[in-house]
Amino acid sequence: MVDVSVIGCGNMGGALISGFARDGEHRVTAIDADPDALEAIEADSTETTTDLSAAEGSEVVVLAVKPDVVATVLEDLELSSDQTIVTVAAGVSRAFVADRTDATVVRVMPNLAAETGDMAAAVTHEGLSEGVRELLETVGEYAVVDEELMDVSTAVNGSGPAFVFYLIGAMKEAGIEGGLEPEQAETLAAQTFKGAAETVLRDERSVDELIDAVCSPNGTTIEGMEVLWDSDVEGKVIEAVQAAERRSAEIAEEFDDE
Ligand SMILES: NC(=O)C1=CN([C@@H]2O[C@H](COP(=O)(O)OP(=O)(O)OC[C@H]3O[C@@H](n4cnc5c(N)ncnc54)[C@H](O)[C@@H]3O)[C@@H](O)[C@H]2O)C=CC1
Ligand SMILES: O=C(O)[C@@H]1CCC=N1
Repeated sequence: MVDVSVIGCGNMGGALISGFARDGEHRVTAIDADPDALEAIEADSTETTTDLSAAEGSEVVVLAVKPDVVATVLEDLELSSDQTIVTVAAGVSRAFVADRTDATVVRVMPNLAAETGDMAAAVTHEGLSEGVRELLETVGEYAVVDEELMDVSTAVNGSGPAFVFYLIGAMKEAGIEGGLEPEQAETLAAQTFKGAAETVLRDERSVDELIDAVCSPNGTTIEGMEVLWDSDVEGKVIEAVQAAERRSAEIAEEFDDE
């Protein structure tokens, strides 16, 4: 059991709170300046409050406000050295947070799939405590990385769900154009992404070998793969990830104290 407070219960903080509630093991205090945000996650929280000082008793404090609000919240937050702050703000360095608190700081790049226990997260070596590991394990999988890899991680697994939603949307659209009902097309497209992702995670074959396994000689899949291989879809996906990575680095420069 971890006693955790989450400050900022919007899209990301709310998803983490729902994820932490999944096994019913943790004590979760939800803190937000907006009572509507608190109402939305009340059922998954042990306690909800607008009072920042409620975080002062928690072993782990997750700071899930927008990057430009981080400094203001830290100014009003009195934490001690035996507490750990998890900062999830894109582009905000560990040092920026550590300069403004007595707590140990660990930087995590989470994603929205925390809500279903399927989060992919990157976490810095520095500041990673047992309590934080336990929380991350409750909501998905994580990779421990050097902080210099946080910009690329922000793009791949932080922003990544949006890129995947876009691709699911394209597959759904093709289904609708072929005559499926929108709801059928969405289920078939989304479940196909879910199943394909599970296969990549669990099967020992490489991505290319798995593509081969779907392509029957002279069959249907190879016709579609030829279209993809002849296009620049792979290049565009890489460009999208790199654009998000660049923006993360730009935000980091804005928050550079030195
Ligand atoms: N949305 C996403 O998929 C991801 C977001 N992040 C990071 O998570 C952080 C939050 O992003 P979102 O959840 O998307 O934003 P959001 O706008 O949905 O939520 C932010 C919440 O913070 C609250 N808040 C603002 N000022 C506050 C204050 N002074 N005290 C207490 N609460 C306050 C707001 O009322 C709001 O509920 C950002 O720093 C972002 O970089 C990281 C990974 C993924
Ligand atoms: O778009 C953003 O800035 C945040 C960080 C990663 C995902 N959403």
